[in-house]
Amino acid sequence: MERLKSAVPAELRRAVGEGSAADLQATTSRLLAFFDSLPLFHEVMRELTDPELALCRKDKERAVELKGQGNACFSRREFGEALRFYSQALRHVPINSDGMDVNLASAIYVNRASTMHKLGLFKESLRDCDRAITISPNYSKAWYRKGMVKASLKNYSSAIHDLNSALRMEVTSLGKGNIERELNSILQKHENFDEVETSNCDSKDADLPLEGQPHKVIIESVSTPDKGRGMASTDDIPPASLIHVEDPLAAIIMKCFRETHCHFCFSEAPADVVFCPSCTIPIYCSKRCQEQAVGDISCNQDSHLEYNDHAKSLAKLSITSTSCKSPSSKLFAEHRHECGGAHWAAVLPADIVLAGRIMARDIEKRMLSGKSVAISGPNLDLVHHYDQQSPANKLESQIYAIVLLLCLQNHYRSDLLWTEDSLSQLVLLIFQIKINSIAIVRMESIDGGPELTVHRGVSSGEGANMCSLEQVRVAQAIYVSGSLFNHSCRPNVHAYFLSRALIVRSTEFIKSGSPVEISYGPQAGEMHLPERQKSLQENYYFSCQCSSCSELNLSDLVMNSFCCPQSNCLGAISEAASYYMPNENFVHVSLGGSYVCKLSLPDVSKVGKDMEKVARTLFGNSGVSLNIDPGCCMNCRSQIDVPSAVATSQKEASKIDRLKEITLLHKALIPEALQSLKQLKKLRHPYSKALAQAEDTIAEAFAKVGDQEQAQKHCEASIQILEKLYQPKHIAIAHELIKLVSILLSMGDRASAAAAFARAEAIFSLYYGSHMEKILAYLGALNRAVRGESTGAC
Ligand SMILES: C[S@@+](CC[C@H](N)C(=O)[O-])C[C@H]1O[C@@H](n2cnc3c(N)ncnc32)[C@H](O)[C@@H]1O
Repeated sequence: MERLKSAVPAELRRAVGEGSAADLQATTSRLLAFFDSLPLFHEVMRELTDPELALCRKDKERAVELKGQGNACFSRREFGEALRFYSQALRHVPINSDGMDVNLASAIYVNRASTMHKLGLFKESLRDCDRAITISPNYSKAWYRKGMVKASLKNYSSAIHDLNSALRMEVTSLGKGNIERELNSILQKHENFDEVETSNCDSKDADLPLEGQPHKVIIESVSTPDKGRGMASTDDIPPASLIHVEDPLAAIIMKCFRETHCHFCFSEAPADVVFCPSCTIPIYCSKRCQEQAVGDISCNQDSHLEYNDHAKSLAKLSITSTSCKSPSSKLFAEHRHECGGAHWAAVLPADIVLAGRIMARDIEKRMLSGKSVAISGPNLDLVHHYDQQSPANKLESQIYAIVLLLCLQNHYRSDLLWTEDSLSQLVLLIFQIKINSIAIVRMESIDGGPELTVHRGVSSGEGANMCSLEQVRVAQAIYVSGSLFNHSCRPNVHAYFLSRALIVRSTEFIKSGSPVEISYGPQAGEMHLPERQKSLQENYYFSCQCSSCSELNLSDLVMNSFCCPQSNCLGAISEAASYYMPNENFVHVSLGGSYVCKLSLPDVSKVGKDMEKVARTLFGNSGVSLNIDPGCCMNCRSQIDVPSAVATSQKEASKIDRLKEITLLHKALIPEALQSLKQLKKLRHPYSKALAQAEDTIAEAFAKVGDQEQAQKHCEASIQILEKLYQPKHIAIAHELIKLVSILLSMGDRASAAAAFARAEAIFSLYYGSHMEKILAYLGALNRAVRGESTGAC
């Protein structure tokens, strides 16, 4: 794409960069005419759409080679490697009407099933046996392996049934002899042991109902004075109420998770991952996800038009090809138009492919309804902020729109007409996606903490990891109604995801008629005001008008601040921001000389007890005007040397950060880090984020080296600071409490662990309601551990 960008002449580049949304039709037409005359452009399009050049085609020879490598690893008992090779073989094996390939596919499934059997992955192994049987119902080895896995699960009667099926289908006498021997041994075990029922191993492939739909509509779209449209409550909403559930219009996996997560439901891929039947790119966790993403595969197998066949006249942008590649089912399969030969979808950026999915959905809807009018692009009526984009962004998006439109034409060979307006609509769609798409996140353990802690039990000498979770952005999606939620840095609802569905739940009481606002990322207590404003401006092109950015927020004053050198003074000292109060009602804030915003004063009686003390130092003393510069105490006006305080605090914090990589061998680093913490406490305000992070890092290091008492002390110190920066029931505090639970469990202090767990659980249930254990899968095991029950293998 860089090659295309640099080929655009300066004058055209300027016209595109300086043009507004109203000029789009003119600038995209000029760009299109220029590319039509550019051989490089035709070369790029051919690379993206010519099946002969596609890197993602199925390849039987490669599948056979990978199967051979898998077999070699299996015979050397390198089962992990064998599993990897068999999966790669399945990725490349073509599944079509050629009987050989069907046999090859089922043989690889059985080999992978045997490998997973060896690795103790019984459910996964059974699923692969079933897949082999679906393809080749009379495949003796598949029935044999299924029976053997069931025997390992002590489900003997079912194992006997499967082995008898294998025996009937086996044609060689050697094979028959083998099966008979196993059958006899299982018959004996069946007589001597109790039967264990095998649970439904295909549950991954079964329907997952979404429970807890909201009973009645309690929010509506309204017009707001300063944020455009937004959502507001139509009724009083109690805390933890489910207020919105929505499936995406389109969704796409982030590139870095393509190999580890299902491309349809975005959950972590199991060992028995399945692949797209037509290309080698996507992976799916189950047949069900595969079928929903790819649809009826028979329509993917057709050959594609040569790029030259319909690229003759780009400037006209209309095609009159004879055969229309119409979708076969009413259900839109979002990957179907992307595979079967060309590899453009694997190469273009995720948000451009997402735009392609939305366009394809619209095209297929029109095809199914038999309309043969010009495609105008889906009118999503979402904000796009095109005019605020940089010239480079405008040019890039116009080039991508042209490329994407031609890739879609290449697939559909539709006799529907495209007009020039389609292109400008597509450019706007690309920016609507940038502003309105929501990142689908998953909570993932970064250290295997929960299992480690639970299974290690109370042995403190050994050391244990704290349960640390992080939010991972696995996919990007467009939700049509979800796009109407505005942002607040102190949101009153929480958005999360079950599979692909967006769920929104209230986290506090919301009075009828109040705005209902989610967080787009930056939150008060986590980032201070200028950072939040910068992030929202850069990513969403707006200056935040939420209540936390319109009113002086106490956590903003203290989170990055230094402490007053006078003992007993709780006044904060800002590093860079100046606060200027011209009258009693407003504070103006500037940062490094540039103006940030005007804030109203908070209601001091409504802030937390500790924060109230800080607030009183600022607003409680009558006659004190709040004209404060960096380095000056907001209470008593004592001064500090800011550059030296910043340098020292950074130096000490980086010494503490070294503990993040700590192992038992580096135990000696801890005393030095404690010295640094001491220094940091002399410099930083007691409620600063830097101190909370330092305490947390030290707690984690103590937990790792097995000193759980010290770990507990520092973890509690970190929580105490966070409780001042966030609201007391903020989810960040629940995550910290879970770390504390794991430390207390390692110390064998189940009573305190249970108390901390109950506090965390109360917060999590506010955020996730009945979905809590589904989202935070480890909570169940941790709960059993604090109650002293056996955790069992999950
Ligand atoms: C996902 S849309 C939300 C719906 C949008 N207000 C509309 O009218 O369609 C995001 C856009 O809404 C506006 N917006 C959302 N939250 C805002 C806030 N806190 N302050 C100012 N504008 C906001 C901005 O224009 C932002 O780019």
